[in-house]
Formats: sequence, structure tokens, C-alpha cells
Amino acid sequence: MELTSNEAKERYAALAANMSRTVIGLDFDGVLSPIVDDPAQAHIHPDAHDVLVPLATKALAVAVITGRPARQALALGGLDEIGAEIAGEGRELYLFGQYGNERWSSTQRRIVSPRPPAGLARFLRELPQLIRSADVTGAYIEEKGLAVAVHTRQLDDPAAAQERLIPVLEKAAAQHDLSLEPGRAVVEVRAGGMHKGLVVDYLAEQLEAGGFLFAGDDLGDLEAFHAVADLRTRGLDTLLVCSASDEQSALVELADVVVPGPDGVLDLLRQLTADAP
Ligand SMILES: O=P(O)(O)OC[C@H]1O[C@H](O[C@H]2O[C@H](CO)[C@@H](O)[C@H](O)[C@H]2O)[C@H](O)[C@@H](O)[C@@H]1O
Repeated sequence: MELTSNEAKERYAALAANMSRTVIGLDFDGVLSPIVDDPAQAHIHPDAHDVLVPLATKALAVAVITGRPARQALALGGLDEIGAEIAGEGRELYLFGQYGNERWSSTQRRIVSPRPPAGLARFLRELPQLIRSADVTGAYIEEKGLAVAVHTRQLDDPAAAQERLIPVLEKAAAQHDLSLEPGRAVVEVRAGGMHKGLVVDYLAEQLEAGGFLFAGDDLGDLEAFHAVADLRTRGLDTLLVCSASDEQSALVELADVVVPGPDGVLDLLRQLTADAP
């Protein structure tokens, strides 16, 4: 683990000492689950269970905060089982799906979800034509109920395909009052108004947190990084962890700790559990 400054070392030590009042916020894809070509096969890291359960016994709460639909994150993450063990220890696992639009927790064990945004059905009808006009035929379409993600990872040149896709989808999304969420070899179209930063604020307030760690890897985690940085200015102990890849570097300069992908995230969380009183 690379602590990026002396300040980062101090932040790590303060957060570890204050773990019982700290919320651990974790992104799913690229942080708890290694990136794979097929989004339906992105299972959680095999060590995650053995790291998250002991971590949860020391932290105030653990929250998975993801762009995935909550139902899918539960299945790919085995989060129902992990949550049951955490609940058995008298602690809570939270899951926020679709960037905070869907909510689940290990004591409630029920997904609360809003209706899909009004323009999504019309957007979906136009999507095949939009894909042709962006010249990304063969892109994988992931329908998410509240949103749709168009993946370019399976194409010959994913980055170039994504570049062609963004302006086309952005224009159409705006016509249907929808927002664009670009990510690693993916462009997502969803309702605006909700993001991971609002989830961070919600958890910090509801749980009266004294500390907040957030680990992310992609553009959809930026708002959470900014929200945690804001909590720092309000006196909370914080640690920002970037799960590094050669696909996205936007979080690196904001992070206190840069780790090599999900293996590195789990090593850090293991260390933090050991260092906490
Ligand atoms: O907020 P996250 O947990 O990071 O979810 C963001 C999106 O992740 C998924 O796509 C990413 O992971 C796939 C599987 O490894 C990979 O094939 C793809 O290229 C990545 O962008 C997911 O499919 C999306 O629905 C999520 O919104």
C-alpha cells in the first residue's frame, strides 16, 4: 500500500484509532470485484468475506455503494450471507445500489427501490439506432431497470468506441431528461439527482460517524471522494483509497492511499482491522 504523503500516514493512524466510529464505504466493481469482460460474471473477490466480517466487528458500519442494481450486487457479492454474519455480530452491512437510488441493509433485508425514470423506456427504444449511429455495433447492453449501461470492453478498441458513444448518448439522454454516467469502458444513462456523494453524507449524518473511509476506482466515485473530503474539513477522520488501474486515474491525485486493485483494497482493509483497537 502506497500512502501518498505524511498527511496520509497521519490520516491512516487517526482513522485506525477511531474505527468504532468510522463508516467504511466500498465501491463494488474494480474495488471489491476484479474487472472482467462480462459484467454478469463480476463475482466478489474470494477473500472479501474473510476481510469484511472481521472489519465490520471493528467499524461503525460497512457500506457497499455501487452503480450496480442492488439485487445483482447481492448475488455477485454474496452480500446476503456476508450481511447475515455481520448482523450476527450485532453490526450492520448497508448496500446502496444504482448510485444510491436503491437501498438494502443486513437487518432489513429488503430492497427499497424507486420507479424507473420517465424517459428511460423511450430512450431504450431509440438505443439500437443510437448504437448504429455511434458505430459501436456489438457493444453489450446491460439493462438495469432504473438505467441502461452500454459496454465497449468487448469491442476491438474500447476507448475509441466509448469516445464515439459519449456525445451520441449524451444528446439523446438530455432529450429524455436523463443523465450520462461514463465509467471504465462503459457509458451509462440514468436519472440525475442521485450520486454516491449523497450516500456518504446520508450515512455520516444518520450514523453520527466520527470517521469515513471510501474506496473507489472510477469516475462514478468522484462525488463520494469530494463528500469525504468535505467531511474532513468538518473534523471527521477520513481516508480516501484509490483502487488503481491503467484505465482510470481521476481519483489518484485525490487519494491518500493508492492500492493495486481489489487485492490491494483487501490488503489495506485487513491491515486496518489489525491496527484498530
Ligand atoms: O459503482 P461500481 O460498483 O463501480 O459499478 C459501476 C459499473 O460497474 C460495472 O461495469 C464495470 O465492471 C464490469 C465487470 O468487471 C466491466 O466489464 C465493465 O467494463 C466496468 O465498467 C457494471 O456492469 C455497471 O452496471 C456498473 O454501473
